[in-house]
Amino acid sequence: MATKLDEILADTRAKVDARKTTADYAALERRAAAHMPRGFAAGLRAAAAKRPAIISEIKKASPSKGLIRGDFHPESLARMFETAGAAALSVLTNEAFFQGSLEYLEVASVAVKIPCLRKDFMVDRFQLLEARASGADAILLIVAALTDPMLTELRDEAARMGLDVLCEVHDRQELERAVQLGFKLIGVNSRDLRTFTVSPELVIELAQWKPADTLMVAESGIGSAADIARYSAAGYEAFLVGEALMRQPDPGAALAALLACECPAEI
Ligand SMILES: O=P(O)(O)OC[C@@H](O)[C@@H](O)c1c[nH]c2ccccc12
Repeated sequence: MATKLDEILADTRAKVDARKTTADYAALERRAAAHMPRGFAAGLRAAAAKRPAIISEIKKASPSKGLIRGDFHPESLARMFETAGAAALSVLTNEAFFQGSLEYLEVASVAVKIPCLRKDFMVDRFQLLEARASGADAILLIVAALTDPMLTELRDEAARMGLDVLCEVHDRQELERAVQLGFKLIGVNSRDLRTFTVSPELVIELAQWKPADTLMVAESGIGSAADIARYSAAGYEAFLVGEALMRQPDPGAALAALLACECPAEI
C-alpha cells in the first residue's frame, strides 16, 4: 500500500519537474551566488559545546496535525528564535502537505545570522539550487525517500554548492546506510514518515550506534526540557523542535524557557 511518504514524494517529483521547465536558471544562479552559506554543522557543533543546540522549526502545518499555527509570520518567528538562543533554524518549504514556502525560508534567512535548513523532500538537484537561492545553508536528505545512488548524487551536489546536509534516518538499517555513505550530521526522526507513529525509545536505542565523529540530532515530538535531558544522556547533542514551540502564544519565550529550564518540567 502506498504510504503518505510515497504520496508526498510523487507529488514533490511532479512539482519539481514542472518548476524545472519554467525556471529562470540565470536568475536562480545569481541569487544562489549572492548567498554565502553559513556553516550549519559548524554552527550546531559550536552551540552544542555550550548548551543543547536547538534547531527551531518554522512550521505552519503538517499532514499529521493539520494547522499548527494560524498567526504565522516567518520573519518575526526567525528573529524571536534567534534572540531566544536557537542554534539554527529549520524552515518547512513543502507547500502541498506542510503549508510551507521557499519565500518563508528567504525571509527567515535574511532576518537572522544563525544558519538555516531547507526542510523539504529533496528528490532532485534542482531543489538544491532553489535552496541556496532562497538563503538555505543546509538541506535535508531523507534516507527512507532515496536510493543510495540518489543520496550520493545529492550529497555530492550539496558539497559542490557549499550546503551542509542533515541526513535523516528512522531505524537501524537506515542509520547504517547513512554512516556507510559518510554523513557526519545525522538526524534520527522519532516520527515514522510512513505511519506517523512517534517512538522516542527507538531514538534512544539508535544513539548507541553513533560513530565518534558524528553529530546526532534528535527530531520530532520534543516538548520539554526532560525530553532534551533524556536524549542528551543517550548521546544526542542537537534537537529539532517544531510543533511544541509553534503552538505557544510566544514561541520565543517558550524556547528561552526550554533552554533555561534545568528541571524536567513541561513547557
Ligand atoms: O513538530 P515536531 O514534532 O517538533 O517535529 C519537527 C520535525 O522533526 C519534523 O517536522 C520533521 C522531521 N523530519 C521531517 C521531514 C519532513 C517534514 C517534517 C519533518
